[in-house]
Amino acid sequence: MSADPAVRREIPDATVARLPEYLRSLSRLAEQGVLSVSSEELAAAVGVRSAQLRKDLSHLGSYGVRGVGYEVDTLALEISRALGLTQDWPVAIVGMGNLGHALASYSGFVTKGFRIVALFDDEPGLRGEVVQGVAIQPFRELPARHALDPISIGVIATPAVAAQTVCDRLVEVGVRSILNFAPAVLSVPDDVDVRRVDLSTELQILAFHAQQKALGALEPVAAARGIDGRTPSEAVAT
Ligand SMILES: NC(=O)c1ccc[n+]([C@@H]2O[C@H](COP(=O)([O-])OP(=O)(O)OC[C@H]3O[C@@H](n4cnc5c(N)ncnc54)[C@H](O)[C@@H]3O)[C@@H](O)[C@H]2O)c1
Repeated sequence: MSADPAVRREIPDATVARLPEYLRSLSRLAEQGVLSVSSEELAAAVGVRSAQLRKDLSHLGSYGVRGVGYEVDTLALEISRALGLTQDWPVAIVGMGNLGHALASYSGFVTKGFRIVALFDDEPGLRGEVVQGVAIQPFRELPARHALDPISIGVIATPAVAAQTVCDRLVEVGVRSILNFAPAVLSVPDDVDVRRVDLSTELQILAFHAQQKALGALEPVAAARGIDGRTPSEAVAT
């Protein structure tokens, strides 16, 4: 059931998006001392169908053992390898305002293989401030900082107006993966990956589902109303 880490695999984006969920559940099981897990149990923990889970894991070359399921540690390692988490990813954050500070202060990234190595902000008042052991530098220091310890992932947490310029500078020095929090659509060369995080979009999607649920709850009443808009009991009462 083991996968060759050296093989470059074509994994569908939807599967890649579910792999961190599988990994999170496997880490929880490992913490509880669980050694093996069936596809049904793991699927239930993540909230997907077991057929979906088996199909996702088959993309990693991981098929489990009939009657035993998957070894928790082995599967966690395979997923970590597929996601590139068995290597260290140096991260730089540009824009050390409210969001930048919150991201830089979060210690959980390190355990997942993301090491924050550089913090940049052009505000003179922030220069030299140390967050989790890393000093904030002016953004013009990027090329020198990158030459010293190459940055793999650039996180943009500046206002939208500055985002494209910041992105261009990151790309110029050779950063090929960008996580953009600014509400701006960035244009990048084909070999650069940009992921945009937008809490407003997520909230809007939640609002849509909440509204759908509320409308669904009203439907039986609406359906029971006649063309005069009254329910049968209201009609009888008059
Ligand atoms: N994606 C989300 O869900 C989400 C949530 C909150 C905020 N945001 C966005 O994240 C960004 C930051 O939000 P915030 O509340 O931390 O803002 P903020 O104003 O507190 O911080 C922005 C920081 O960027 C710095 N900055 C501006 N231009 C710069 C440049 N060219 N180079 C280096 N540093 C520069 C500023 O000095 C400031 O410290 C905004 O674009 C905001 O809209 C996104």
